[in-house]
Amino acid sequence: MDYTIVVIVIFIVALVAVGGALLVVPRRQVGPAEKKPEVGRPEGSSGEGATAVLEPEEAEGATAVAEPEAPVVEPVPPPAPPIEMPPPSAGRLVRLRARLAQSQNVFGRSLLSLLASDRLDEDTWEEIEEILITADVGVTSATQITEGLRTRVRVLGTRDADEVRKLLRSELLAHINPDLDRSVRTEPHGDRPAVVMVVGVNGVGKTTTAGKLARVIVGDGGSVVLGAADTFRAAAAEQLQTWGERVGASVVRKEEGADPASVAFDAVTRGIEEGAGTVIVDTAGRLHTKTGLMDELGKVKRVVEKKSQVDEVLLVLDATTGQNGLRQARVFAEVVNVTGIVLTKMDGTAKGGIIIQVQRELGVPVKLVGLGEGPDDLAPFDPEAFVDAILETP
Ligand SMILES: Nc1nc2c(ncn2[C@@H]2O[C@H](COP(=O)(O)OP(=O)(O)OP(=O)(O)O)[C@@H](O)[C@H]2O)c(=O)[nH]1
Repeated sequence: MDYTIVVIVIFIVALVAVGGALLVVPRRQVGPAEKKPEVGRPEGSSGEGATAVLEPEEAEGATAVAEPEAPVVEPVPPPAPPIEMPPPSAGRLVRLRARLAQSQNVFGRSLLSLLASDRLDEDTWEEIEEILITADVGVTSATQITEGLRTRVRVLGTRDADEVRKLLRSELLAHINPDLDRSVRTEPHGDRPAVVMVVGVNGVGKTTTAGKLARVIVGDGGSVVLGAADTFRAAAAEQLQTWGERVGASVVRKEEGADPASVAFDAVTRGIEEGAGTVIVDTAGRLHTKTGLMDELGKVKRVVEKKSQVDEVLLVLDATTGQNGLRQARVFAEVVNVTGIVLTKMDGTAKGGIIIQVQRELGVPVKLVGLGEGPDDLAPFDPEAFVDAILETP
């Protein structure tokens, strides 16, 4: 009897054990497979699509419970573009002389051919004056140059082509004034960088000039930080960033509409931290009101001066805009102490005489000229090379 009870108990226990095992094993196999699709699901995939794609994996997952998860592959950032080493600034105008001669030569040639004419009568002198005015020399300077030539031709008593060329050369040169200090002050003061503010109306080539100037300085062995204080147009900061990256210069920028003065301040701070020699600050040049412009540029200057000193305020002018450009230049000169002028797009106009007029009107030297859209088409202005290009015989 006892023996029978023991056998029955053993049988029941065995039955329960076999049944339990059959129920538990399939459940364990499903567990990890349920989790796996979660890891592998591509972000943003729709629920339906994901299920359809991942179903076969689920089945696979069920048999490969112990398989290690695939390692997460970090995206490899694209390699940084190589840093360029621009050519030094010395002799750039000579290198770009052909371009200058091409755009300005018409003006020089017309003057030379008139001066070589058989009869130098009143009409011829008037024509000479007209040509000078058309080349944007300005009425006062045009009259003075004509009178100067007239007197010297009379005194000399000859009109040999070479002599006449020399006379014209010295007359033009005297009006461009080769003795003006045209150096751009970019040397640091101890541990403080030099600060160059670039001002001017939008579209004249201001941002391009800031970028090209950074290349000039780097090409001459210096180091630069660029401040994108033209926060009015987001593309200007983008543009400056590209210029900076090409020569390995840091670019300080903020969101569109940010306070330009705070960008300038941060740029100078960065310049000090990095031990940079020069900080170039590109500013916005909206001319809606003179007071607005004065407030904005004045504030940028004041804020910069908390950290360092402003060494240059370069006014950028588009040489092709003639009298209109000159009017804008006067407004800038009234609101900020301009220390130098950059004439851009000299490759696109025969009116190179603007150099004489703008210097005369503003009493500030032209320090740099833009002669093309290429990155190294900005040159220190050299009066002699300029006049020689005008008078070059093709
Ligand atoms: N041909 C020629 N084009 C130039 C020269 N300098 C600048 N440019 C072009 O002029 C255009 C305007 O230049 P930007 O530098 O964007 O002008 P900006 O004054 O900064 O204008 P904002 O960024 O709107 O303030 C660009 O297409 C430049 O490539 C130059 O010396 N010659």
